[in-house]
Amino acid sequence: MIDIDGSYGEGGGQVLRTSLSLAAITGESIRIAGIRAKRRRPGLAAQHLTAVRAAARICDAKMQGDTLGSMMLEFIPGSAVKPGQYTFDVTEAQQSGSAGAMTLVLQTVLLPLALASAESQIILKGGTHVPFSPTMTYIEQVYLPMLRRMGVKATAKLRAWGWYPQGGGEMHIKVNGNGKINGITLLERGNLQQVRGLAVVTELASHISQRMANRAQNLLHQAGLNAAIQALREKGIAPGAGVFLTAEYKNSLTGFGGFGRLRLPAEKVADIACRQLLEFHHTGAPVDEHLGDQLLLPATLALEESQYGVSKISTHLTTNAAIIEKFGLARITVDEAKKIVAIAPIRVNLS
Ligand SMILES: Nc1ncnc2c1ncn2[C@@H]1O[C@H](COP(=O)(O)OP(=O)(O)OP(=O)(O)O)[C@@H](O)[C@H]1O
Repeated sequence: MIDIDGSYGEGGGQVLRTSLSLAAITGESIRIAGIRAKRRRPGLAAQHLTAVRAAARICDAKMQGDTLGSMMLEFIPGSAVKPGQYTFDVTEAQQSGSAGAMTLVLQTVLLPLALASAESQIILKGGTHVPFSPTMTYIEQVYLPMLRRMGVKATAKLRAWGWYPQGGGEMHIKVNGNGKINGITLLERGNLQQVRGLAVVTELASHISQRMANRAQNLLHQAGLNAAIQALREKGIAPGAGVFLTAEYKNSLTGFGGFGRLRLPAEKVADIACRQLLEFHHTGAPVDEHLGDQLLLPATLALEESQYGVSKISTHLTTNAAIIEKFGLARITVDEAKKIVAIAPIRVNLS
């Protein structure tokens, strides 16, 4: 049994999700105390409980503490990870509905299923574009393509947009099994090829998406970037708006978004997304702050060492590194001055 302190470092949901992924992959039992202790409403929220149940389903885990608000979880895997067809729906954890980020549920089970013995198909229902989490657009255009370069083959289709607070989005994922993960070396990002963007509304007038698209296009052109922004009116159960930008560099990818809200002019939504992208662009770094913490897990499970430069060393990154090291699966070195992360996997027999 590995004991995890859920309040360590960032003390949020990621400590839980990384522990669940590694428990499923290694077959090790875990006990996590102080789950999300540093959050305003600590314990398992709908998104986290959905991730807990999803991880349990793929490896037949027995559990204690798997209830909303729980700050303690015991998770005892009962089998090797089983490939198959799964549906994970955040409303099963919270019947009143939730925009819990299903992308984070996906990240919990993706690598376990990628390493399993056959293909899996996953349907996820809930939030697809939620602040403070990777959007589904980021998953499709940044995270999965970067994982593909490491040998993890998975594709995603967005069927309905799910915004905060109503959720109601849906995405379909196919994960090839039998994955062998390669290390990644990413110290130079190369030249910018282009910026692709989506200016999206659901259940709102299409002139809003057009205004967001025009503003983003103008700002990026003024900054000298080659950008193509598409205005879209899409399917979703509630009104929502956002601008999602993906920058393609020769060797790397990154993505940023801005979310609409009541009384925020469409142009401001575009400004938020563009400002983040331009800030990142000027750092010259190959990997953004968020991908920086998200690449640690695949790099740990890889056959070779990895090394990459990031725009910022976040507490998410250092916390995730400490949790991974607790499982004894990698030696992770973070050079704060050079902003370079190195991961040396320690090969153990994975279940
Ligand atoms: N704009 C973004 N783009 C891509 N990824 C993001 C973005 N914002 C946050 N993330 C990622 O989402 C994850 C959030 O982890 P965190 O521990 O904060 O968990 P949480 O479960 O969402 O929430 P809580 O903080 O409420 O516990 C991190 O991996 C972080 O890199």
